[in-house]
Amino acid sequence: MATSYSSLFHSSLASTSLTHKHKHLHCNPKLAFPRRRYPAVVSCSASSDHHSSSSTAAAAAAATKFRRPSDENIREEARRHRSSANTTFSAKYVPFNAGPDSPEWYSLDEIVYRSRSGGLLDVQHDMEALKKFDGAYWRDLFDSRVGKTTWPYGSGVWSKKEWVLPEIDPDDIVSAFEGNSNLFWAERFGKEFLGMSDLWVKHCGISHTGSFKDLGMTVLVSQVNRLRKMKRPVVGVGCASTADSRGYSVGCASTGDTSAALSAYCASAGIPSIVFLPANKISIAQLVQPIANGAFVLSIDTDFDGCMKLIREVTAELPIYLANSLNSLRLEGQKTAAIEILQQFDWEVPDWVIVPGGNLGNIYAFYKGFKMCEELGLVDRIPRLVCAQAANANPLYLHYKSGWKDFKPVRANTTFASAIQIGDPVSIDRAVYALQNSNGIVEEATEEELMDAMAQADSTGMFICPHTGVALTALIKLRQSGVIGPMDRTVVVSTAHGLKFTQSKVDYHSKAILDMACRFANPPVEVKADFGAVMDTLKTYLGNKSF
Ligand SMILES: Cc1ncc(COP(=O)(O)O)c(C=O)c1O
Ligand SMILES: N[C@@H](CCOP(=O)(O)O)C(=O)O
Repeated sequence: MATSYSSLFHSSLASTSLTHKHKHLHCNPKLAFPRRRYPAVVSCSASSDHHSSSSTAAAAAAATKFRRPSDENIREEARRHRSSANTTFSAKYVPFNAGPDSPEWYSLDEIVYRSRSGGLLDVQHDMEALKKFDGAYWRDLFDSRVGKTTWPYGSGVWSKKEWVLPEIDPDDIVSAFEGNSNLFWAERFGKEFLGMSDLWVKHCGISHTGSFKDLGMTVLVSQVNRLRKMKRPVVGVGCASTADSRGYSVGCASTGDTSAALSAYCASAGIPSIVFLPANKISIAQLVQPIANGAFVLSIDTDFDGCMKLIREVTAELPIYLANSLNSLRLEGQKTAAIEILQQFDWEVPDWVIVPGGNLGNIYAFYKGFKMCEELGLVDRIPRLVCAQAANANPLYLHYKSGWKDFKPVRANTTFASAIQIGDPVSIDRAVYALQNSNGIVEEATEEELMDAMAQADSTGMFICPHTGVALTALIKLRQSGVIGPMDRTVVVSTAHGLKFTQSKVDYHSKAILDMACRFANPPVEVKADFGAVMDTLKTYLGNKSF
């Protein structure tokens, strides 16, 4: 189960003081830059762009080598190349799923997490402005930015800046060049366990803080950085207090990954962060991340849903900016993982994308990323989405099985997939929308199923987290029932790095889990430091093995 850190760590946690000391611009893009050529913002994307006038290959090579003066950093270089074309596009908050006639909207520079009716918000882009450029233009633009260090496009998120936060000044962006995560061809796993040849794992967890949360957090913390520079006071929904812009911090409730990302990005920008963690319900690796990054860490004797309730109450009273995915800014970054998948397939659309779900922001983020690509002509359809939940924390699954009748939160039980131990997901409406509009499916995984799937995947060269085990279980079930075919191109989204969850692997491989057969356990063999003993052991092993 999720590591009980009380014995290992809680004593030091207790004894140590962890207190760390709209406008919407519309301009004619033809005036800004000619069609089919990169806009000025793009000209920052590749060093060769700056030197296209070089007449010889040698000059071009030299120019590439010295693309900026030695006393200039990449931010300054970006500033030198910047133009007003940055403001061609715009975005605003609108009530989630509001019709086109809804008059309610907010500037992204306002601090607002909920609509007037108390519903969720969404970031709505000026699609008409984006549509002035065709799909081929956007595909080429995004492709041109991959693998560069040009600020801020070296990031997989900010390489899609026009679709994310179009109006933010690159100077305000806080980025670890996140995204561009590898899409792993799961050749052996697909072939041996599922008879599939086109199975892929999108490793969003191979990232700065080890989870997909980095994709959203770079956007949220960048916007906070901008607001602080603008000296915008934080006035939360229902918040009585205002504060000097320099005086507020950013906070979240977390099952361990949001807190890690928040604290890292805040630390990088020098912004104070506060994290509410459910005591003894996250892994040690996750716990130590915000501690190391200097966040103010509250270990609270409740579960994630309890922490979420508390942070919502607290952010309504204190000048603390809410960093959970209730804040729709986060999803703008997370949606770029969907765009990346299409990009990695050369803009061919996979048949299925399977995403583990907890607070349920990410499944909507994927939907939104795919949908924008369809609407803007980069692709002609979207994949079918599957949301996978742990059976011990399965409110969405129950809702789906009831035919989307009344949604009822559940009390989430302990699960090895501790980051999705959530019973009352804030983004339930977003998830239902995403699934209904993508011909989607919800599946669940028991503890034994998810741990076996994780062990099987690891045995084929991956090192995944239990949440990815949940997603793989959904795939196994849908293959077995024939819903997913052997030739279907399928992407399983891996949401966190396996190294954050080593205790669950240790428990599994030492067969130390009550009522679990641990069928794929591979425990180490203890051998005396003696040549004969080692030889005997190896001969037995080699004799039993069919390679
Ligand atoms: C590792 C991991 N996987 C999956 C999820 C689920 O994402 P979401 O809450 O957006 O559904 C989370 C967080 O909730 C997570 O930390
Ligand atoms: N798994 C999450 C839970 C909170 O989700 P969020 O996307 O709403 O921040 C975590 O790591 O905390």
